[in-house]
Amino acid sequence: MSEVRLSGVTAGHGTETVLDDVALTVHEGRTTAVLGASGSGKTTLLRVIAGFMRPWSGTVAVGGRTVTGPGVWVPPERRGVGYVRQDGGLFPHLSVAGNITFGLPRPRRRHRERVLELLDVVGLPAAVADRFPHQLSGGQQQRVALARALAPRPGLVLLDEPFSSLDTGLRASTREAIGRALRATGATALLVTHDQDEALSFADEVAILARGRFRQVGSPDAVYRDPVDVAVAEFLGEAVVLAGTADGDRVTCSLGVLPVQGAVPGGEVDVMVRPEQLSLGPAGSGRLDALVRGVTYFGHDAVVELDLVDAAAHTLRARVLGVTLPAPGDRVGVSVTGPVRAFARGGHPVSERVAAAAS
Ligand SMILES: Nc1ncnc2c1ncn2[C@@H]1O[C@H](COP(=O)(O)OP(=O)(O)OP(=O)(O)O)[C@@H](O)[C@H]1O
Repeated sequence: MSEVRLSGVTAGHGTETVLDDVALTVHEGRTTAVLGASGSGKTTLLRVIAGFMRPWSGTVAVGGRTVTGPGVWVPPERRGVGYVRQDGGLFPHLSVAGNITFGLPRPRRRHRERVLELLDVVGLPAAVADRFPHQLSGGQQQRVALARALAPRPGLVLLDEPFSSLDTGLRASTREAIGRALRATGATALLVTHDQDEALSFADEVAILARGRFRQVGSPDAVYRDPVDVAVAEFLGEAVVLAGTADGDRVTCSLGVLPVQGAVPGGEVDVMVRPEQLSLGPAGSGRLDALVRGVTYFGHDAVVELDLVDAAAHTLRARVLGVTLPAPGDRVGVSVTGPVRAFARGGHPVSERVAAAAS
């Protein structure tokens, strides 16, 4: 089980810089999800760690050993790193057993027990060992791809959007099976994805990659609840952003005077509220009233679009349980649960500005 540590990694293609002085540590046995938009450099990052690509500068250490650095280059096959590609990348002409043992030294390729053990780890029955990839579902293929990556007992597993080609149901079950398998083997894992739900639900830590840099690294809860700026907040999920004025530990915005998380100096701020922080009740029961513009139903929950009454043209989105829902045109009371987050207008979060000013 290997810690992976990147420092000062700059890499790109041609003249395009894709990773700009990047640092990241994934601790032994932990899982980090790198979340970034398409083209943000997620695959480039994995290729640098795996040794499929040389960075322009910086160091990569796996399990405390520098594998890329000034004057150091360890080839991919000697890094102890497993790689699961987006499409699984199984060899179509080999059976499942043949695929799983492909990367093992020749004498160990016949070890049926290891194949069965790995199939069990990834939650597949022994009966699939002699099937060919085309006889498996997409989710089963991804599990075999993970079994193949785990076969040489790597200390680190890199997963490049392994669930993106699967449909919703299969995606969730495959994600759970793969998460269980990784925990069972204790491997350190780095998953890249552009799917917020996947990153937040799968990993111990989430690292947000944008414009060549990690904008924030932290636990799923920390990055979702306490994003460093509005851009990160909006990237991680829906956010209602309102203009406001901060004073002490409160902000005043169209939702009224609200408690804010962190120390806040006076001044103009952007106030961020997650849609699930807004709850609805009968008119007059909440902080203020709103008219329902529309309802988008998702089964387990629903998004209700609201126009605030008596506030300068504000449309809000509330995420509420899908059990009893208002109808378009209804007048409802809106309440806000928990503290909101405030960011200096167009810049860093207000609490950081205070910390910087105090230091
Ligand atoms: N072999 C290559 N040659 C030239 N440019 C490349 C090459 N591979 C990637 N790029 C460019 O590098 C940038 C980062 O690509 P990368 O594949 O790392 O992003 P990504 O975040 O994995 O994207 P996606 O989510 O779409 O897979 C993109 O602008 C891409 O066009």
